[in-house]
Amino acid sequence: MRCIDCGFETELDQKTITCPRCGGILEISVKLPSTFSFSRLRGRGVWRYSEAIAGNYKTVVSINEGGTPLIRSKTNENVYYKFEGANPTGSFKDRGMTVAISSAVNEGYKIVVAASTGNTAASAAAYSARAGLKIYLVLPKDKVAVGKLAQSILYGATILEVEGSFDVGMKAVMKLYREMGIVYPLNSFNPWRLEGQKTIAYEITEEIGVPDAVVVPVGNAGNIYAIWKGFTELRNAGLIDKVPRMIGVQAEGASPIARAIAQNLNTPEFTENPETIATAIRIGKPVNWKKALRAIRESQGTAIYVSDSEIVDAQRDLARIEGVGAEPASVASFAGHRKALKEGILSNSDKAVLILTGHALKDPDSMVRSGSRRITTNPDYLEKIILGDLNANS
Ligand SMILES: Cc1ncc(COP(=O)(O)O)c(C=O)c1O
Ligand SMILES: N[C@@H](CCOP(=O)(O)O)C(=O)O
Repeated sequence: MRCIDCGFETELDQKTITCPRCGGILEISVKLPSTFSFSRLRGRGVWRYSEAIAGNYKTVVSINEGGTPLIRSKTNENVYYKFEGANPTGSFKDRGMTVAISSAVNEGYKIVVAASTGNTAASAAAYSARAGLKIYLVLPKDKVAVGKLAQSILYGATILEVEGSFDVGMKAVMKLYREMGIVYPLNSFNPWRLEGQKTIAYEITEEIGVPDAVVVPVGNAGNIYAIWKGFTELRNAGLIDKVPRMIGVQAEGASPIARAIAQNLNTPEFTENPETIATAIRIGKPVNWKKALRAIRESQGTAIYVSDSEIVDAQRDLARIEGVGAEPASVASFAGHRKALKEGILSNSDKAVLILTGHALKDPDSMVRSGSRRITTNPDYLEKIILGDLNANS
């Protein structure tokens, strides 16, 4: 393990989550065993890649996460959607949570905590329930999509709502973890969680080989790094010959990373009051910003932002053209891919995987807002309506 802030190096230890010297963010370096080969792997989902996941897991807390569909686009055969909405709680967080909660259990923790815009909360609550752990969730009051809040309630979490953005809760959770050692943190500053999320790269590689680009919505910025880490491990082991360009997509009102890339800054200018309809990525100070900048720059990728209206259009078009329903933050990858094509960052011949991070059902309000033709009618008039439409269209 190595601290990305002060460079301190320490042996792998599942109790270690932040740097023992400076409290900074740690990364876990993994060298795949020389015997690693896709053809030898058994099972499906995250734990299919257990040889690549750092740490020891006597007990594995799993709800069969991962193994999500890679859907080929109907309109461009070089484009694929990695549909993370098919995970047990409907987002990619489950991949990380199975590893983080398994670590917590193996290390003897009884209490876990997470700050969240909603998906981490839902996932953490489900895995804690399965593991029999007590969970506290710190949520931005009135800013969590109703589907996610309902999930956290269903799984029995204690919900602590705070005024302000997600960043306020994130800071409080980091402080709590540093000052009160008995509480295990489940956010993505926990490097063990990212060991699970990196399996997105392993699954893509196993199914279609290495793409030219992977387009990822960015909020707290752990996932883009985790996916890059997975590809980098495979490249270092000689199993693939390149790492795809990592293209991060943020919402315009919460885009410190995209702006840092555009302005070639080493440190982003953080957003005090992030705002976007994509509540899952309404984050002004991503905790993993250093890791994300590294993944983007080392892969010759980039980061861009999209407006809320581009997100709304993307959600509707993805659903109505491809038949795939994803929540607003999730379709930032679709909107970002469109923009990247328009701006010449990518071309139609680039093989691109767009990560659809969360299911449309997470945010029912956004689906209803997308608008549809709804007619209140007498049941006897159905034929009349259809014939009327046929006449109008002929
Ligand atoms: C649906 C969804 N998409 C994207 C993200 C961004 O992921 P990350 O925080 O790893 O950048 C999140 C959470 O942050 C999310 O819930
Ligand atoms: N969108 C996230 C924000 C927290 O991210 P994390 O990956 O650090 O847990 C959420 O769903 O809460």
